[in-house]
Amino acid sequence: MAGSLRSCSPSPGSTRPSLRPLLRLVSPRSFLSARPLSPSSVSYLGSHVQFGRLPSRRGFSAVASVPVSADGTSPVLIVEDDKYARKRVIRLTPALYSYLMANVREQPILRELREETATMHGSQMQVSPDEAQLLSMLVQILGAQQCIEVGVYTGYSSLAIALILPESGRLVACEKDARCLEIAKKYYERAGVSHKVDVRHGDAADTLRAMIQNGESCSYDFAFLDANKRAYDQYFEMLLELVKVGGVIVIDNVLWQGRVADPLVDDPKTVSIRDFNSKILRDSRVNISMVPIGDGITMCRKIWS
Ligand SMILES: C[S@@+](CC[C@H](N)C(=O)[O-])C[C@H]1O[C@@H](n2cnc3c(N)ncnc32)[C@H](O)[C@@H]1O
Repeated sequence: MAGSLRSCSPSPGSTRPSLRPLLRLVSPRSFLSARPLSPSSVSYLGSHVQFGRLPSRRGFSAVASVPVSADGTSPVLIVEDDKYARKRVIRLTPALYSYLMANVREQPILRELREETATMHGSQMQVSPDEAQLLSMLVQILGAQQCIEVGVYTGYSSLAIALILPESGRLVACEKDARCLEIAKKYYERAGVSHKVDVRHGDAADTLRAMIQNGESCSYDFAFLDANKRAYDQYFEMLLELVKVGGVIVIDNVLWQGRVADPLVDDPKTVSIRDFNSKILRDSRVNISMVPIGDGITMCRKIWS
C-alpha cells in the first residue's frame, strides 16, 4: 500500500536516510531486537501486599514465595524477568478503575454524549473518558491544527478532540454509519465546534485515498484510528502518508481486551491486530509507545517519510 502512494517531498538538500544509520540514531538499543516478556514470568500479588522494598532477587522465587490473590483482584502485577528484574506494574481492578474515572476531567457535554450513547447498541465502542482526555492532551501538546479521525461512532472521541482544537483547527471525521453521525453532529452543534469538524460520511479508506489524491499528503498533525480492525494496516499506511513528519497517529484497541496476548485466540480480528502490532513494532518510519489505557493504544510519531 505505502509504495503505491505519493511520498512527502524531502526538504531541500535532504535525502532519505538509510534504515541502519537511522535506527542507530533513534535508538541506541535497536527496537528491532525488542523481545516480549515471557507469559510464564508473570504472577499476581495479593492485594494485601504493601508497596515497599521487594525481597532480594537472590534465591527468590516470586511465584512460590509471595502471596497470590486467589480471586485475581490484586491491583499489583509482578513481572519476573531476567532483563527487567522484578518489575511491579499496576493493573486495573474495578475499585482502581472507579478511582481513575473519578480523577478524569470530563466536560459536561462529553458526559451527556457518553450517557446518551450508553443506551445505544455498540456503546462499548466509544473510547473511555480517560482515553479521550489523553487524546485531547496529545492534541494540545502537539499544538495540532489539522487532525483526522477514522471511526467516529456517535462522536465521543472526536468531540473531545474538537473541543481542544483552536478556532483555526480542523478535524476530518470519517464514519460510514449515517445514523451515528447524526448524533455526533448534534453534539458538535451543541458544543459550538461544528465549524471545526469536517464530517465525511462513507468508507474511510475511500475518504483517506481521496485526501491523498487531493494533495493533502504531509499536512496533518494528528490522527486517531478507531475503525474496522481488519483494515488497520490499510488505514495506517494512508494516515502515515497524510501526517507530517513529527505528526502523531494514535491507534485504538491494540490490546483487544487482552486477546492479542492469548496464543489460544486466533479469530480473524485478533490475528489481524496482533499482526498489525508486530508490524508497527518493526516499522522504522515511526517511533512508538504502546499504552494500556482503555482497550490499549499505540502512539506512533512519524519520524521520516
Ligand atoms: C470503535 S467505533 C469508534 C468509536 C469512537 N471513536 C468513539 O470514541 O465514540 C468504530 C466506528 O468505525 C466505523 N467504521 C467501521 N468501518 C468503517 C469504514 N470502513 N469506514 C468508516 N467508518 C467505519 C463504525 O461504523 C463505528 O462507528
